[in-house]
Amino acid sequence: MLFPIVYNWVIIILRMCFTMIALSYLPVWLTLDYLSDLLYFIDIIIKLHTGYLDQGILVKDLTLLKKRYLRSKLFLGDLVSLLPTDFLYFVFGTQTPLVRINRLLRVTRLNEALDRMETRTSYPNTFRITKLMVYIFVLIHWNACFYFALSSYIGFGSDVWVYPNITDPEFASMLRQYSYCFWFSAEILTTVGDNPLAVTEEEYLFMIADLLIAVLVFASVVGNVGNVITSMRDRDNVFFPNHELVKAYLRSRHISKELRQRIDNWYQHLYINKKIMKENEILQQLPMHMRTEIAVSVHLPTLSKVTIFQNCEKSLLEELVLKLTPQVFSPGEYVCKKGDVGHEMYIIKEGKLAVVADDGVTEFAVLSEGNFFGEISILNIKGNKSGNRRTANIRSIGYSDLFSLSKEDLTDVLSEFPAAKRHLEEKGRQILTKMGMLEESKEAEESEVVKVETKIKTLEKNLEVLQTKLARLMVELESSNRKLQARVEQLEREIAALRPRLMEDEEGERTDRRGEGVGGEVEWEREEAEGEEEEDGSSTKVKKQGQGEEGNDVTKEGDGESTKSTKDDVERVVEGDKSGLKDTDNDEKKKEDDGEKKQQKGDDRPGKGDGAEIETEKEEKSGEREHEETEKAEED
Ligand SMILES: Nc1ncnc2c1ncn2[C@@H]1O[C@@H]2COP(=O)(O)O[C@H]2[C@H]1O
Repeated sequence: MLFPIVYNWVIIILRMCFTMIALSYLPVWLTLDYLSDLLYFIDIIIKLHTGYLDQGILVKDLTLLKKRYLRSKLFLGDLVSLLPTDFLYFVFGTQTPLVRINRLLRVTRLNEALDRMETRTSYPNTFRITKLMVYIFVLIHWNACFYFALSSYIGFGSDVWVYPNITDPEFASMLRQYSYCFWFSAEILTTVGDNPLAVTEEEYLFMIADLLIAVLVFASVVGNVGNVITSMRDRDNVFFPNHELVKAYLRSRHISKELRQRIDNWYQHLYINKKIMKENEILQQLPMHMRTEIAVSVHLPTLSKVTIFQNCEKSLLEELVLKLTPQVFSPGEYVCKKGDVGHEMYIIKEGKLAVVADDGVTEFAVLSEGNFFGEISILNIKGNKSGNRRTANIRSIGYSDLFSLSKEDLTDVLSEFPAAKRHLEEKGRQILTKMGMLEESKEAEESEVVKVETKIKTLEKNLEVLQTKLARLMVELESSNRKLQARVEQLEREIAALRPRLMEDEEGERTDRRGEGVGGEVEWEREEAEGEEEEDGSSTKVKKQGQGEEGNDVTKEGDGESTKSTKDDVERVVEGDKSGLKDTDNDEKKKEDDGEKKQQKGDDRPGKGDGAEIETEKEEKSGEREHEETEKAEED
């Protein structure tokens, strides 16, 4: 397509301005015109039969191809550019090539053809420079044509600026006409030489326009040609993998032609279809919110087709899109092979992939846009016999655009999406069950282990609560111990103080009785003996009472002994909780343990029973204290 387009862009304007050239070579031009028209037509036929990629697969069905092409804007341009406007020659004459101006509309196809060539060539820089030179040539050529036309309009040789008089034999030849105009045009547009001075207004206008063009377009393009090439290469290197580098490497390593061809095709596919691989790297240069916004607008339509992410919150999807890495696979290429260690899962953006047997031909399933795969080996599904290994071969049928999501990123995301995790695991389990690769007993065993682990965790939590309560109780017990000891000591002192007074009273009574006679003496002696007995008894009684009181205290309020026993009890309670299995010989202990167990079972709040016991003790203690005070008051 290059030839007819360039031909029309160069020759139509030439024939329009250089009438002599147009008329002198009319048969040549007409032949070339219709040859170019034929090529235009052939191009339409070729375009009509050119397949296109639908989900990465080449569509070759003629009716589909026709439908697609005839409905496209491209067809409209192609059609208009091939309208038989030549019939207007009958109206205006063959010296008016302007009627063929519509042929210039094919320029879009020129760009496409040049892009294709650029991906094919081994010397892209040379190609780019040549392309630039061609553009510059066309620009100067058009300018030269306009200059000649303007000179003709003003009058050849009418001043120093216009083309000299063509009747002058020196400037009469067609070659001289064209080369002079081209030189003049190049001189102005490159601003290299001394620009010829304009004389008329039209000439000035022409010069101004040319200088503007030169300053704005040409001068900047030529001045920065190196930068343009470098930036083009830089851009491509950022957008696409560095093809030239890879090519040079493949050449130096003498890689097989077949493999090189595959790599070239893959690269061409990326380049032509603008499949940008390093999106994340490019977006890295933008602020986070913009990056997220762009990634969302580009990838969200794909993600929303994936069932597991359909009901997810937007914020989490936004997080996810930044973690996706685009990947492109060529027809027949394996995405993963059975037995490989899985490091990532894939989401299909476009294209079709097959789950194939080891022979690479037998297809078990076909996955398409919106499906995902590769999750089984990275999910740690319980009972999965293949562990972290791929369970199947996945082969790309046509070109496939995938998003890969690494194991780490997936784990991160799934920790936020329990529902999605369940869904993924469920799908994986179904596939594994179908393949007979799910060990159910192991799965059950593992779930049992999980249950026990959960129980242990709950017990540990309860134990922690109990320990805190115990610590609090111990503090309370110690303080009440101290108080009780002080109280017992006080009571002993009071009893010791009371004893001499009692003795004195008894002595007095005895003296009174002796004074009443012998019989009385005998009586007295008996009474004395009784008294002594009584005294002993009373002292014993006092002692017993003291002991009794002490005993009561011991039992009810608790001295050192009782504290010890209470401590022991509490310790036993905790001990029982801790081990939960220790046997107790003592019946009482058993009862206590039973009581405790009941409390633990009956009461959700651990340690509540202990608290209740202490509460009862406290109540008893206060009751005791009241009782003692009443007794003391009576004695006084
Ligand atoms: N029968 C199947 N149908 C659909 N997908 C499958 C089938 N068998 C395996 N896969 C997918 O292929 C993937 C291969 O790698 P994984 O084992 O990680 O995860 C696997 C599944 O996601």
